[in-house]
Amino acid sequence: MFEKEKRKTKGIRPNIGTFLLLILFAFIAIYYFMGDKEPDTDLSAILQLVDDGKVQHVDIVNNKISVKLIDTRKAKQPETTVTGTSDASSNNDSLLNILANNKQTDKNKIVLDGRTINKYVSPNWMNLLLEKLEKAKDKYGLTYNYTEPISLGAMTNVILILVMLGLLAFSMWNLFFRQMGEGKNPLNFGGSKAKRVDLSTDPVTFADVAGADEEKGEMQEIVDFLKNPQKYYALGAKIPRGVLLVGPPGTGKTLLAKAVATEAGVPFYTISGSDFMEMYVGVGASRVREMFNEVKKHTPAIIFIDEIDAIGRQRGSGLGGGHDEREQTLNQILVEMDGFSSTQGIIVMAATNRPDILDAALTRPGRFDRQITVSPPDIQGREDILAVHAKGKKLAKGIDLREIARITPGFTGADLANLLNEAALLAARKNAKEITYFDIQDAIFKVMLGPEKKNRIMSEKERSITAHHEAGHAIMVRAMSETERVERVSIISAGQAGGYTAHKPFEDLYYASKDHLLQNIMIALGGRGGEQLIFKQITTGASNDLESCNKLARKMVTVYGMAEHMENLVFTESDDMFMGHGIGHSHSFSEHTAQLIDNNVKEIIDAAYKRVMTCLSQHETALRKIAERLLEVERIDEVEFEILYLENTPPEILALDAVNPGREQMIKDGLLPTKDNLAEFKEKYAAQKAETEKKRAMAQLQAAEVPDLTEA
Ligand SMILES: Nc1ncnc2c1ncn2[C@@H]1O[C@H](COP(=O)(O)OP(=O)(O)OP(=O)(O)O)[C@@H](O)[C@H]1O
Ligand SMILES: [Zn+2]
Repeated sequence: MFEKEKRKTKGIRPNIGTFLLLILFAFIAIYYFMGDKEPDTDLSAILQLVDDGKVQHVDIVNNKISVKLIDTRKAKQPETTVTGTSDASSNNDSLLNILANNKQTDKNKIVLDGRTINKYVSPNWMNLLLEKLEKAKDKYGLTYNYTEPISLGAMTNVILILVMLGLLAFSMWNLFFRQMGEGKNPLNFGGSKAKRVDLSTDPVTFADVAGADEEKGEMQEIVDFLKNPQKYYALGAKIPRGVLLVGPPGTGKTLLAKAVATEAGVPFYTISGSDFMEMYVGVGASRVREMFNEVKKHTPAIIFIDEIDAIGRQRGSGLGGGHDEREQTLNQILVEMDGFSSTQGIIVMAATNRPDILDAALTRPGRFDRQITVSPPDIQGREDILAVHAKGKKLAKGIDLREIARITPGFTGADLANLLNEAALLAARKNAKEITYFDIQDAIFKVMLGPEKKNRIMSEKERSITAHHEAGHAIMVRAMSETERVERVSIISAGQAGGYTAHKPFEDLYYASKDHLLQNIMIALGGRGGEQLIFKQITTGASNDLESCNKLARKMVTVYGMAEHMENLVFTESDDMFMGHGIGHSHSFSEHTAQLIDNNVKEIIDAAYKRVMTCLSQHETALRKIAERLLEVERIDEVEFEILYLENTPPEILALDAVNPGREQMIKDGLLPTKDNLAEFKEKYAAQKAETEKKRAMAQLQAAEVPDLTEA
């Protein structure tokens, strides 16, 4: 079907081409036929008469000439009019005939005297005629009137040329349009693309932006100004014209800007930086102009430019073409921002997640001089955001948003909104009446790793390797980490990975110690360690792990200054050539230093791997049991993992485990067992599990009775 469509669109092109060619031909042909090579005989005769001084007066109107001959006889003869036209065929009255007669009756010149001859003259000969008339005027006192022709021929030419130009423009347009990709309106070429968002129907208030208290505090001032500018002018206060919102995607930058507009009750215009970028040079700048012109009519107002980095990169840098357009656009924005005074009440807000690459001119005073960092929410923030998005969703009783917030560090507002929506979809698919904790848990992983693919085909051997690989990761988390917890271990392939071990810090960490980094390296190596210990061979399945821990080790050496013999030294390796700071210059140190760095990285990895192998052999029984259970049920949760771990690890080995305050807290809260209360805890857990299983089965049974519409 795709092929067909392709052919169909292709067919249009030759059609337009042929059409254009045809027009061109017609054009040439008309010109060709209209261009008489020689004056026709009638015209020659007239010209002769003029030369001979036999003409009294000539009127020329619209290429039609009317020649009045001198009446040399004084005799009063009735006037006859001889009409000759260029296409006059064998007309008896043709001037030629008369002239011929005239020649025959040479002695009797009376025949022509005093007559008026009418004739159309091709525009090609008009100049010659006028020249002759001018000469005769001086020579014989001939008079003539010349009215500029509105010639049909000329008009046709003009029309033809216009049509041609139009067609040419149209076909070029068509070509560009196709390059721009379908779906875009080619007629929307110029003009501002800024959209005015109607916030009255869908207001976003500060209450809708959860967990961003600091950001909201900073925005409050702008709301105040937009609401009550007089107060600020009176005090001579300078209000920022531009506010730069900096933060990763999905942290609510757009939401915040909208909320400011709603709270202040001013119009909100939004445009994305990439909307300015077209393949036509100059369009971006004109869009900027039009946008500001439009908004100036509705002040006070907010303009929100999303992804400003698309245009706001440092000028004169960047790869490839297209930055001329960008520079023009950026310049135009700067000009506009300089142009409106702060009294005009336009505030431009711009969002970016790459403030480092922005042109310094953007952040100069009077432009985007106010910068607000919007960071991913902390645990309290996440809980608040979840509460906002849980509104209108039927959550099962007892679902603790705090707990969900606790296990989703690093999630942005958009992730959390997505998570609750996914959970609702999962529940709906099961025809459940409410969203359960299981749905939410599944949704978390869905958001994190993309949809689970239970049906990926894996051989038994592969499954076993994966199980031991994941068990290896999990054991390393449990035995070595002071900060992380094993949240779930799974051999259900998700995203790219064959399985996954989810581990999360108990608390959000802003700084990591050297020990923590080493622990993370060991966790990453645990997968390969597990394979090595059990199968005495290693697979390619660990390549991601290896990459990440090598990167981390290198960072420890070059960025964090944590290498044994190179402590506190930093070696910058620019790995981002899109930063615009030159290509080809990759590091600023000698080959010898590079070697030293490599050696240090190797040392770190080697030492870590050795510790991993020692630790895993101490925990071999637990490793095997956990892998076994994984092969059975594919997925085990935190509590079950802990039970298996405790059951299968001798006390003297348990004593060697890292102290993990987060886990201690969970034990205190009764969420995790200890070696001492293991039996009792296990019983409780089993009963709990049976209960939820029963509920699940019931729900499924109910679902089975109702035809499943959601699947259809
Ligand atoms: N603090 C928050 N409170 C409530 N919802 C939020 C919050 N942050 C983000 N969201 C949700 O995430 C969605 C996306 O957020 P938004 O578009 O504002 O993010 P952004 O930072 O502008 O992202 P991008 O950089 O990708 O444009 C919002 O529509 C909202 O549903
Ligand atoms: Zn792994």
